[in-house]
Amino acid sequence: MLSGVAIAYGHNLAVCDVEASIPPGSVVGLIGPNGSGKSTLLKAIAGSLPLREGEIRFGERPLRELSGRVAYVPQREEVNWEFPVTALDVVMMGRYRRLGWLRWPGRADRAAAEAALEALGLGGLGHRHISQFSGGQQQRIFLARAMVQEPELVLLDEPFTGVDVQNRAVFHEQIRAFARGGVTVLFATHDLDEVRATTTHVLLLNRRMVAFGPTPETFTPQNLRAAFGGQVAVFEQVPVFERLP
Ligand SMILES: Nc1ncnc2c1ncn2[C@@H]1O[C@H](COP(=O)(O)OP(=O)(O)OP(=O)(O)O)[C@@H](O)[C@H]1O
Repeated sequence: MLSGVAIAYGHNLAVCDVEASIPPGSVVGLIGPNGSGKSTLLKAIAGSLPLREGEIRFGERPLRELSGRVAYVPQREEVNWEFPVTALDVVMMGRYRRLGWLRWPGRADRAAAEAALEALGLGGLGHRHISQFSGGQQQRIFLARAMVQEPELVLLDEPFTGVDVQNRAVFHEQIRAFARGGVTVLFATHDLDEVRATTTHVLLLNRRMVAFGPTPETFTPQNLRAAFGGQVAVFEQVPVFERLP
């Protein structure tokens, strides 16, 4: 799926040598230190950054043929929460992407958006402005946007950051639901416990790909050390972030 992928900002190569064949329905944890290129790789897969080298395919199809079916949930900091839209408006954006911007969504689309909010515990709150929700609820609104897009591929950039136990459970359940439905999920995270609990595969990154493969074989102390250098300590096979300066 990802072959020889490299991505640059101007002359600065941010990510290179990414080679990963990701089976449909996998849940892939994207792991690496700050600035290792996780967000950059997700944005390139989402189609918002060009590749410097390589190719991304989804099965037999080039990724561009899939564009309406790739759902992307950005990092919280990348969203302007003061933008004048309601929760329902945000969720409907997923529907526009699915339909293509030139088709006006109908009653069924609105019902799907309301159902997604309801399923994530936000039923009846669609009319509220997005700034009126807590951080965890805002994350759920974006998850609802991804759901209504009926995606084949879901990209989540640090979905668990600053999210409480209840919201985490909602995300876990939805990630599992995507995977059960054959939808592939990639998420960037700093939380190694989440990786152990949630993923089928891991992709370790430190500007170049360090390793990719099924979690049991690949989420190893050796690979974590290779990705994080001195920032991760491994105690009795359990990796722990140290965040050394
Ligand atoms: N818009 C941009 N223009 C130029 N360089 C950028 C841009 N965005 C990111 N970079 C650089 O690309 C590299 C990878 O950044 P990226 O945000 O992808 O890392 P990350 O692994 O997601 O980091 P974090 O864990 O801190 O979110 C960094 O060196 C960063 O400074």
